Amino acid sequence: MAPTISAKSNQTAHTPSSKLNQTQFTHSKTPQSKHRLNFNTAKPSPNPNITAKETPPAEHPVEVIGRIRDYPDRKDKPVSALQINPDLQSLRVRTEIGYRDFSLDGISMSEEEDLDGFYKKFVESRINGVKLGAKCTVMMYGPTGSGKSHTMFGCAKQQGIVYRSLKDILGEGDEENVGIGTFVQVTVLEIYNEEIYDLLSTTNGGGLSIGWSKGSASKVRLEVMGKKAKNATFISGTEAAKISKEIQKVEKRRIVKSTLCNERSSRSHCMIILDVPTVGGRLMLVDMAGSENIEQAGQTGLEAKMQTAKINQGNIALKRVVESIANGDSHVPFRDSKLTMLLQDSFEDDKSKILMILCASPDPKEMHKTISTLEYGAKAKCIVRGPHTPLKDKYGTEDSSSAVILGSRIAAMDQFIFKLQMENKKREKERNEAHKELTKKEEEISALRAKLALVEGKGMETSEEEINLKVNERTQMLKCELEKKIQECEKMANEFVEFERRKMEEKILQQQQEVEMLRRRLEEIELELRLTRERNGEDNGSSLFEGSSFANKLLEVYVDEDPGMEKSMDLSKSMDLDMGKQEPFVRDVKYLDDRDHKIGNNCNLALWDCTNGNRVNDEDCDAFAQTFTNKLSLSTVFEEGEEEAEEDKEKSSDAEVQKEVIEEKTVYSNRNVNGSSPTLNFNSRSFTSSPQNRVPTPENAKDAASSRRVRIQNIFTLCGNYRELSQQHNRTPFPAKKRFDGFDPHSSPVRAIGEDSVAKNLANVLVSDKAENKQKLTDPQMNKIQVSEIAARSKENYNPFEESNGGDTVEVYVKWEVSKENPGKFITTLKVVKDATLADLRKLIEIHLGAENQAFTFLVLGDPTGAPVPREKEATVPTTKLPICNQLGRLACLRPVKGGIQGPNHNLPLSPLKNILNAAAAR
Ligand SMILES: Nc1ncnc2c1ncn2[C@@H]1O[C@H](COP(=O)(O)OP(=O)(O)OP(=O)(O)O)[C@@H](O)[C@H]1O
Repeated sequence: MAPTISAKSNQTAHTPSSKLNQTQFTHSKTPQSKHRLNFNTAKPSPNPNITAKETPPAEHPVEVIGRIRDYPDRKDKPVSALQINPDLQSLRVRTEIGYRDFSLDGISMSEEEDLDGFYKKFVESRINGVKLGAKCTVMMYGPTGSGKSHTMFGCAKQQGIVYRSLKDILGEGDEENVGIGTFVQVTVLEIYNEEIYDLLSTTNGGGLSIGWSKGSASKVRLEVMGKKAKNATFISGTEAAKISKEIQKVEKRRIVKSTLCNERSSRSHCMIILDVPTVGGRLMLVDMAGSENIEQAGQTGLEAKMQTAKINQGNIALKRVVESIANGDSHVPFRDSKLTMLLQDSFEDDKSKILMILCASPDPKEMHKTISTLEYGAKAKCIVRGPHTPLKDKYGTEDSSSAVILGSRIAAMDQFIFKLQMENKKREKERNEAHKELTKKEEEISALRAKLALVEGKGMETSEEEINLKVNERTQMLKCELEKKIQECEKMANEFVEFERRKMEEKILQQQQEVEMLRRRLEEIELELRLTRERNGEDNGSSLFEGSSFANKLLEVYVDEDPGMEKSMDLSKSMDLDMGKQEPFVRDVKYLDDRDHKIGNNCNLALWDCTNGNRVNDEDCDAFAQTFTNKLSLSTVFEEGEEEAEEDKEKSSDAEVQKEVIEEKTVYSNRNVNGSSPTLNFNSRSFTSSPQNRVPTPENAKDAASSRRVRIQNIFTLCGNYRELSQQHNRTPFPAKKRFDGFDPHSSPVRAIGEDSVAKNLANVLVSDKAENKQKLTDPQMNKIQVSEIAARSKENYNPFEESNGGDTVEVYVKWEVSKENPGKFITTLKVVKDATLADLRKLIEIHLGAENQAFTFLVLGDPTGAPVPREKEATVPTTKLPICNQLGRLACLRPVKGGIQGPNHNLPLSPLKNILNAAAAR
């Protein structure tokens, strides 16, 4: 429905030209006014209840407000040509020829009223209507530089209508004042050169580039579909600040250009469409380009003039629309421009109000533009909406316009709902995508964690495997090395054992040879004795050994001795006796053993094979006896009765001799022991060393037998000692070895006198010889000792007792101190001059110790404390200070120094008395 103009005199703007037609005011001002007059004719109301008098007055859809700008920056402000009348609704424009009043809906002087006051006074009520669903169009009209953009957008100090409206609709921005449920959609369009551009669109697709615009980018051009721009972008929201910020951005995108009238003249129309879909309200804010003509704008050139012409096309079209509506034309040229096309609803919609703000300058120089603007506004103000305007809402009548409005509202609501649904779907989709993404990330994290755990597990396993592998390798290597060393040790042990075995075998062989040699020698001696005896007769004992050098020597040894006196002889000397005369007599020497029997004169004897140590049975013995009927076979049979020896210590020395002395026995060719055999019977005790007892007689048979036995015992002792000394470390099956395991003066004091003296003498000689070979003594004292010792040894049948008693030398028995670990091993027997000191004796002992080189100290055993002799005092202590041992000898008891060869665990001596070698007994 086309709006109509209500011809009301009081609403007519008093323009200078209007004065002339004042009388015709109630009539049409335009040629087409007659038609509109019909509009003002009252129509019969469809509602019979409504009379003509009750017909509502015509409504002015366009409200015109004058805004007169200020020039605050100017120092010499021009005298204003404008004056507000006292009614505050008419403005008088003074000229040189008179004045002209223009009646408006309101006038605001910028000098007196700032933007805030202006907004609250003329705009705020309209905005409140929009919040309730009204439609309002606020358009700025006026020449360039008159303050249109300033009023619409404001400045740095003050906000314009756009931003204040947003605040009023949506709230101030704080949560309490945010419009509850208020939701706006904002579209910003620019109409330039009769083209519509979407200032909110940031895409370049489909847009045209305005190359000459300052800082402008390509903009999206829109087509008009109906009364709206097609596919226009809009921003929506509930926060005024955000939307205002976006609008500020696009505001700068407007095309501006400097003109004579304005340094930053807007060359386009800007239209901000703010919809409130929830209530169907709409606010259209239109900042129009300057309405000046081309000449006034100072544009030169065809292009500039064409541009200015096109800019004005919108203004001109809008002016025509207003005039057409005001004139009541049947055709309103809305489609003459894009601007009027978009503003068509604002004029045609009954619910739409138009607030036209006429911006003007008070400068008299701008007077003609000001008057032109006021005339334009006066015409717009004359537009009235006739009584035919649908009043359905007011009167409940059906009207197509109301249906259209409702339809548009429903469409808007549907669009809004659809938009909400789309946004909801979009957010739902985003939420689902976010959820999927979250799930995916969680799965990735789980996979990564599992992978990490697996890697860690593998790492641990790998490390354990590596460790086990290394341990195994190391173990194998150590095992190989150990096996290698074991093999080497076994090889060395085998070699050592083999070497020792060979050495032992050699020694055994040597020993056997020596034993055999001795046996042969003894057999020769016995044979010689027997032959001599047979040759010289039984009654001449002195001539018994004549013809035999060995026998003679024996006689020399034992002659002039008391019966029972044991003698020793140098084995080396005895070995030298008749060695060249020896001849084999008995190849296989049988040893008799009475181990199976107690010692006795009539004990049964057993034969032992010396080659293998096995006992020969009785038959073999008989055979042996038969084979060697007339031959003598000697055997030394030993038996240690230690328990008996302990008991015998309390008995006489003779009884001890019976218990411990080496038993010599004769072997008869047969088992007849009654003396009828022609063979020598040692058990007959008929052999004596005494000349008077040499011939066994019944009277002295006992003494002679004893003496004889002792002599033979000494002979065997010589042999045994020699054998023992030569086989000291050899294993032998002979029981005799056991008898001479070391020197033990405590075990047999009596026998030790004879045995030990010989053995020591022999050992002394051997050791001294050995020492002589090892080291030549240069010390005079040592030479003296050596000379005396050698001289003593040079004597045949050396008798240490005689030497000790009457010679210049002293025989010293050297032994280790008795302790728990050390039984008191005998070392040697040395002979030194009587004036020799312990220092001299030490040198001999150290030479004797040889490789052992065991450090020692002398013990003065006579001292109850058994204190050792300090080393530095040894040179002052004579050897004669040593305790007497074995009647005439001296005992040198040595205490090993700790850590020596006697062992680190060497303890103190048990008792000084235990270290005295037969001292008490000898004394
Ligand atoms: N009321 C006012 N008070 C102070 N300064 C103002 C006022 N109105 C306008 N101005 C200033 O005048 C200059 C021109 O104003 P503005 O750009 O708003 O004019 P316009 O009508 O929009 O011009 P155009 O049509 O060329 O865009 C601006 O610098 C603006 O700040």
